[in-house]
Amino acid sequence: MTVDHEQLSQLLKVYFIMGSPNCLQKPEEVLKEAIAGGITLFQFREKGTGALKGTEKAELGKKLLAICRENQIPFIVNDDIDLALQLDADGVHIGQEDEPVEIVRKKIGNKILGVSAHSIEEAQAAIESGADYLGLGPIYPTKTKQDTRAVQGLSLIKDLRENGITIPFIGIGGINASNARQVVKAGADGVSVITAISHAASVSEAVNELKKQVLL
Ligand SMILES: Cc1ncc(COP(=O)(O)OP(=O)(O)O)c(N)n1
Ligand SMILES: Cc1nc(C(=O)O)sc1CCOP(=O)(O)O
Ligand SMILES: [Mg+2]
Repeated sequence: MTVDHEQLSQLLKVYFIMGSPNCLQKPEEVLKEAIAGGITLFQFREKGTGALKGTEKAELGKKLLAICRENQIPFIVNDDIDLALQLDADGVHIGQEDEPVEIVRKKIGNKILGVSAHSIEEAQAAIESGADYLGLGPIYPTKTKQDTRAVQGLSLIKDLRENGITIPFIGIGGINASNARQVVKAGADGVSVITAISHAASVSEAVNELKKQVLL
């Protein structure tokens, strides 16, 4: 899947990330409701306490991919490059502790490649090595991921734009409908969200509310 900056910027508006440990109901149902609410991109992140492994993980990925395909929502796999290739996903997301960006780029060809960055230096290195978009976080405190870097607030987002970085990027970590607008106003193309969507009483309404906030 080849996408230019403008298409990617649109795909990143409401980027839902989820795996079975994040769900209060069946992941397939959560994803369907999130799509009905208007998510623009989905990442399968099967990680954390109770996460599925091996064949069970691949089977769930296959089901979630099928739902995304039926609804024309691009499907990104977190960390697991082999699974992304096996499923023929639309892209992968990797962090600073995962495989090096150049190697992943060679493995996945022109699939979408997202890379986490926590400083201007990491952002520039990721771009030079072939990233299509960046994930910046944690913007706010989060309980979903234990091993995050320090909370960034909006400063990194502003710094990147002020330093001429034009690649699309999202903010991640503790983002919900009450703070999403300021993330986009600071310069992010969109927001990546786990809990504020997956734990919502109404998943589709939560997405809808986020979407209103990010479409300035
Ligand atoms: C869109 C997006 N941004 C950041 C991350 C975090 O990636 P990483 O730092 O590799 O941490 P894990 O998610 O692998 O625990 C992400 N997954 N997606
Ligand atoms: C997966 C992830 N990565 C982060 C980072 O800072 O890179 S924060 C995070 C968890 C985001 O979950 P929630 O929306 O529930 O706060
Ligand atoms: Mg990772």
